[in-house]
Amino acid sequence: MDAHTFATLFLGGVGLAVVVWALHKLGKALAAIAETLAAAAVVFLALWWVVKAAGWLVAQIVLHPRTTLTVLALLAWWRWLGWPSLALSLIGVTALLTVWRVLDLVSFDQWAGRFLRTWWQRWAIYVPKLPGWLHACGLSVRDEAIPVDVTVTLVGRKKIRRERQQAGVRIPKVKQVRSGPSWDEVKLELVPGQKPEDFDEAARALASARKVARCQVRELAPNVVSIDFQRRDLLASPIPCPPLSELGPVDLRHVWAGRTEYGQDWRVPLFGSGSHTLTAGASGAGKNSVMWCPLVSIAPAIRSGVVRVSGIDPKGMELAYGRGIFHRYAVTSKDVLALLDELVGAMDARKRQFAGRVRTVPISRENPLELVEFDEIGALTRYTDRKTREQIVEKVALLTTQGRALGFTVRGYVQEPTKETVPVRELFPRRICLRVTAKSHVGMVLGDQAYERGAWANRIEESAAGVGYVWGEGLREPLRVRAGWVPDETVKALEAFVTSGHALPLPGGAAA
Ligand SMILES: Nc1ncnc2c1ncn2[C@@H]1O[C@H](COP(=O)(O)OP(=O)(O)OP(=O)(O)O)[C@@H](O)[C@H]1O
Repeated sequence: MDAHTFATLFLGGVGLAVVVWALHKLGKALAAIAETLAAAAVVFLALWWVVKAAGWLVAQIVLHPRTTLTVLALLAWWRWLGWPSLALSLIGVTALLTVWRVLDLVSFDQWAGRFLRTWWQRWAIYVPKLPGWLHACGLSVRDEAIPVDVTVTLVGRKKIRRERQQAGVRIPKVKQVRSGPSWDEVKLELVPGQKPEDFDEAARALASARKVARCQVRELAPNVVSIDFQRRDLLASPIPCPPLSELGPVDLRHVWAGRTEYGQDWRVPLFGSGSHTLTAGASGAGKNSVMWCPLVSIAPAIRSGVVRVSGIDPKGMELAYGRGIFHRYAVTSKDVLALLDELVGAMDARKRQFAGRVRTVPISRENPLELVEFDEIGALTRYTDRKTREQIVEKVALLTTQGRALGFTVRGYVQEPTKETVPVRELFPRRICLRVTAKSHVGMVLGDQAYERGAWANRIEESAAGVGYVWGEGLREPLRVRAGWVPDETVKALEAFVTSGHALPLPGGAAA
């Protein structure tokens, strides 16, 4: 090896050593940087998760304070005091609540039961399941982003390819759940693109999804609805009419007529605003209990002469059973016409007496409330000769349009609520729809949209006589009610009571 070759090799070796050393140093520096970055990333990620978890916890505490704080308290108890004491305490509380429930269901439900039920229904049913039901019932809003490619092949056949991209689905949020003894109320916030009417239309499907007989939708705000599910039917058994001996003072504007589906008293006005009432229901639907029950409730006022009842009974059977209760009574169309003529004459006389002196006639023994109970009104307004029919319709129209302030009230009952049967239908401001045979009858009685809003009167079972719906006159949603059941003996007792002779002193609220 000559000197030149040696020098080249030597310099090459030194250069290589320098490169290797430099690379080694660079590698070490890069490894140190990567290590620092990785450590920083881990710390940052951990911090991020901690902040996120803390944020979630704060949000839960703010949104669901009771549930979150209870769970946290239970976890803390478990952690600091151990699980045996926690388990024993829980068993003790459960036993106490059970005893309380058995001893006094009403106070238990008022102070504890409804909160526990609301909590359970919310977390076990509505929060996990309602979004799925809403979606299945078409109550979600999709961001449709499904492009369709159409290619024509050589043989002329179209090939359609759909590429399903992330189609976003927005579902209304559960804002609040309230659980009463028979109904659950679930408040929802609508998503843009929805309207409360969409929920009305889906009410039946939602009832099926929740496996309940009834579901009703109430509009609380333009973008908030309450979907109410009926868990228990409080009207499943007959509601007894209170015995005559237990009747209190009579208020003719709020007369007890039965119960509502919320377990409250159902009261109807027999005098004043909204007193003219038309009740529709198929044969056996319970129209007679709608008639008899308020009469039982105002028995003291009938007996003292503050209320005078006139009975129109084309069948000659139902009202005849309590004939003594009625001051006037008619069966044939001729007698009916005479009865109505007399009433219109009395109304005109009262008008002359009070015109310009008062706006509403004060009800008293001298000027009693004239209450007309018109059974099977269709029998006389449709199935008689034209002349008599027109005269009857005219008299009823006079009484319903002018009678309110003068103390004349008409209550009509009909099986078939068509316009031909009851030409004066619109003159009755208050309508009650008992079981009817066709869905279309519901709208005819209660008005458009009544069925969609939950008045499913065509689906009332035959066994539920006296059950029906009322709507309008201060009611935002159709209300299901059951008239108090008046057995034959009570009708006879009422007759004996009002015809017993001596007039009672005027009850406190009788005179309006
Ligand atoms: N409020 C009620 N609670 C429980 N059962 C009732 C009630 N009302 C009526 N019923 C039962 O339903 C039966 C039929 O009732 P009701 O005679 O009042 O029917 P309706 O509608 O007047 O029929 P129709 O038009 O044929 O006279 C009654 O004999 C009674 O057994």
